[in-house]
Amino acid sequence: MRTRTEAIEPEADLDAATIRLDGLTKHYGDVTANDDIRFSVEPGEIFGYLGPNGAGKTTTIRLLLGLIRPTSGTAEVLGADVRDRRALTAVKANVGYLPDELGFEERLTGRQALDYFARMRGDDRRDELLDLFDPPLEKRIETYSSGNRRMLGIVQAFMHDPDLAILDEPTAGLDPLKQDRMHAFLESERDAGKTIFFSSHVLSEVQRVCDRVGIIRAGELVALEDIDVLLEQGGKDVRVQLSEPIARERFATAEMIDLEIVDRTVRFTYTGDPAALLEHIVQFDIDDVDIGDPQLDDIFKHYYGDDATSGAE
Ligand SMILES: Nc1ncnc2c1ncn2[C@@H]1O[C@H](COP(=O)(O)OP(=O)(O)OP(=O)(O)O)[C@@H](O)[C@H]1O
Repeated sequence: MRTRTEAIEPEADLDAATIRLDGLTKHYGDVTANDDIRFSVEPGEIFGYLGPNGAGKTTTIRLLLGLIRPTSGTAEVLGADVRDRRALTAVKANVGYLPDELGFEERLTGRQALDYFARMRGDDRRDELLDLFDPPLEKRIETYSSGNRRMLGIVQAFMHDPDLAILDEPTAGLDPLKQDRMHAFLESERDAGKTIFFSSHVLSEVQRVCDRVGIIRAGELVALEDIDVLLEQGGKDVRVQLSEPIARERFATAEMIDLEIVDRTVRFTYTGDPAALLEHIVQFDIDDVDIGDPQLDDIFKHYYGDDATSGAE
């Protein structure tokens, strides 16, 4: 059911960001859940919003959907100011939303719930989605497992074929096969020109599917980068196998982080000039060298320090 959306699109600025956060701030009493957050999500990208539990991800998403009001600052979604209820309601016909807690009417069957959403927004892609994600449609939602709830939520979020999907921890509760299926689905949506904003505390999925990532900690945006750049800035993971054991003082340089020496094996993250690293290494009697990209969770630790464990799954 695209009629309402089509009525809006001619007025939309095609160059505009799909989502723009402009000093978005939300206080809950003494807690600053979102603190002056600013960034944009561009059309046709998968943007990962990453942070450990309680960092403020759900708060941002609820602000974007107009479910709560900002304390100060604002955001735009598909050109509508989130403080403008009428404008936001109009564009939401073209937004898919997967909440962290799915507020389905528990006594309905899955099919009845989808019928309800179909009457409001359309369901052109229902069958295609049910081939990928297959909750037991004839059962009451109150009997669903968390994975089945999430699958019903995914079908609901995408079946009206929105241009923008805002997803709160979309793979939580899904088994590994369905998680892979969801990642592939998100990539195919992006390739078809759709925009995806999703929150996660699972680093590996953000690394796998996102084009850009925003990292939030205690309500503040602490990083905003292309995934590739973030991985590059994280230095290189280096493992050197020496022909005999070596003293740490002889091998270490200032550019080596988290240096570990176990017997003849030396491991570290290298943040300096690669030529200098090679020059340094060849001074020693080497059996093997392995230089690779760091994992996002190592980079994440740089932002979170000891808190990283709560987000590093
Ligand atoms: N309605 C509320 N009233 C009071 N405090 C709240 C409320 N909602 C969230 N908070 C607080 O705001 C902070 C951010 O919470 P939020 O749910 O946005 O984090 P999150 O990153 O989504 O975490 P999770 O991954 O656990 O869902 C937390 O300290 C939380 O306790």
